Amino acid sequence: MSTPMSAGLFVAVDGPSGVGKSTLTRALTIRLTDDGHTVHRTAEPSDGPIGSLARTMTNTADGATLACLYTADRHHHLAHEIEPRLTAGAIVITDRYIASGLVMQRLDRVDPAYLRALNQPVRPPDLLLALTADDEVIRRRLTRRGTHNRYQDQRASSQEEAAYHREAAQHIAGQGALVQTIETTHLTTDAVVALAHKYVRDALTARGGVAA
Ligand SMILES: Nc1ncnc2c1ncn2[C@@H]1O[C@H](COP(=O)(O)OP(=O)(O)OP(=O)(O)O)[C@@H](O)[C@H]1O
Ligand SMILES: Cc1cn([C@H]2C[C@H](O)[C@@H](COP(=O)(O)O)O2)c(=O)[nH]c1=O
Repeated sequence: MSTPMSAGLFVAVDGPSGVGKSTLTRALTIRLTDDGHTVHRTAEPSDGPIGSLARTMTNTADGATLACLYTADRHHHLAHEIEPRLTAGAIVITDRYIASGLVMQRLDRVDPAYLRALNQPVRPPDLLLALTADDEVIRRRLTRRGTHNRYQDQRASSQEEAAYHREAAQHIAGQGALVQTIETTHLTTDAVVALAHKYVRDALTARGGVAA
């Protein structure tokens, strides 16, 4: 096995609620760790004080309040958890990041320009793995797993959420992130993980490091 590169790689996994973000994030962490990389798996809302507050308030607060809380959590998460790991050379994988901030509070009818402005100073990921799936497939996955939050409980259709995610991915690509879309409708979880694993290895190689 070759030596993993020393510079960190920041990977965000995002997409509509129930598409498979947490499943991929967990499995990808194991694959990359098995390759010999140091991998830090995290999520937003974070486990920090602002993230805990945001999670507690998600079902009760209005969109503007949540937009500010989630962005504050993102800044705190970056400064206290993500950046230190990247500086130490780890691969950091976060389940939800800027794209969720641009999409979820837009579903709460917060002005998208305001959401983009709020998130403008936030460091984009190096690689965004943007998961997609047909509406009906997402509905089945959510029904099988069970819903976690009001966005899923009140969800008439994920088509609006999916469209906002496509726009968010374009915006984040414009900020300099490499965006790889994984259309998961007809893929098993193993196939999704294999593709994501390839994209991370490609990103490591492109940065001049060595994919283990
Ligand atoms: N490629 C896939 N094929 C079939 N089922 C899948 C696939 N990926 C995930 N699932 C299943 O779909 C359900 C939702 O997955 P998961 O919890 O990872 O979604 P999520 O995007 O993290 O959801 P949330 O937005 O609520 O955090 C789970 O039961 C999971 O096992
Ligand atoms: C980052 C972020 C998250 N949210 C919301 C969306 C969900 O209700 C929860 C996360 O739930 P999960 O099942 O643990 O993925 O947080 C949000 O509204 N805005 C955001 O920016």
